[in-house]
Amino acid sequence: MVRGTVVGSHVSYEDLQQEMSPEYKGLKYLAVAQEIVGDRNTLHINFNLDLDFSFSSFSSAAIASQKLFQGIPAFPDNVPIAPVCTVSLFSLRSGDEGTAKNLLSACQELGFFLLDLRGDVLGESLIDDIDQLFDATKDIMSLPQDVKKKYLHDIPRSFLGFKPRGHAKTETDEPDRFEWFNMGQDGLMGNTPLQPLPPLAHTHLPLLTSFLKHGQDVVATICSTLATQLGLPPDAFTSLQAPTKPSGTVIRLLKAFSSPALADLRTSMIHHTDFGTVTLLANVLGGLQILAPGCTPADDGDGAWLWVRPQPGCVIVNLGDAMVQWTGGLLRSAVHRVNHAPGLQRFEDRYSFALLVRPERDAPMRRLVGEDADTDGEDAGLTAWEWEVKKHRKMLGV
Ligand SMILES: O=C(O)CCC(=O)C(=O)O
Ligand SMILES: [Fe+2]
Repeated sequence: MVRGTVVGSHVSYEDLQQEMSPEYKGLKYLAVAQEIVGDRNTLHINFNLDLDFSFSSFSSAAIASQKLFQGIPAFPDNVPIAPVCTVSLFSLRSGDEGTAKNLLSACQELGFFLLDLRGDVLGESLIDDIDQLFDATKDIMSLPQDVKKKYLHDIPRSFLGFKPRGHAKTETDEPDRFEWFNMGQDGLMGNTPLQPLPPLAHTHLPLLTSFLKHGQDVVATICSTLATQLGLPPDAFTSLQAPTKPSGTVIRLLKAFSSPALADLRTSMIHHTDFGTVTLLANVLGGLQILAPGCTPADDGDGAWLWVRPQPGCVIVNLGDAMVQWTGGLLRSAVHRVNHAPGLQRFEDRYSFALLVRPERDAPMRRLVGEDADTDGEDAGLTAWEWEVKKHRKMLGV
């Protein structure tokens, strides 16, 4: 599989060479690509039908990701859009200082940003996982209700497993309009026995683990950059969320139901903040909204709830409350919700999935920066797990 960055019909040799590093395999295809175009400086790939066919054994992940956006109703142009900035993973991983500063501002001001994965070895691997996981998410979330209900979550003992539609309420006290399936990192990483999963999910375990590992590497990049920007040791956050330590970290598959009737033109998932450290979210249809800074959830006027426009090749990243707590409020976790999809997109069921990274179960929740380092707020004495249970119960109203 070629993991080159494809922009229009051009692939630069440098991009391919980087993507072909042995660590991410595919080295053998470099020779194939060179033979085809015979040019070490720029690879010209015309994606006409013939070439598409001959390249089909190593089609680019970036293109496949664009494909996810084809054949769906367009995101409308007449809805208020959140001012979410785009941060390049490649620049971040190259240690670019300007990008690191932009990341910090995004995490201080909105708490949300788009992470452009294209052109980066790790990012392209994640795009590849995401493309495949989209299909897997649709398949798993389309299993019959009686199958999914065999894996019901067991709150507050465990938040893993299936949450049926209507289990929680929206802000109008009506039943929610989404389902989720939470799969714990601990089972996938072998920290604990694997949770019960439908046989279909078992067939996707290598894919889920790949997404988890690549996603965790991306989250580690974000966290170490933020720590450095805040004057902390680079591992200040990552040392409290090692993927090999027990935690509440989950991969969450989501299905928000289509909204064909006027009565359905309402929220699917109630407003909330995520309570972990960092969330990576992959979606194609709109529906996600961020509450504008300074507004309250009940504000319904223009400009209070801002839509996030999904972009090919990017994941939506948001910080959770643990980062706010650890930094004494220097960083921001924004209130967000899933509304009905906008425009004609509302006629489609909306699938999304996320990696929600949480601190290790026993991590302290006291702040790591600031003067009152040991005595900050009523939550400072809690472990991450105690803190999480409290937040989860509040969100689901159980
Ligand atoms: O599906 C989405 O767009 C967002 C889901 C979300 O906010 C969550 O699961 O916490
Ligand atoms: Fe969320």
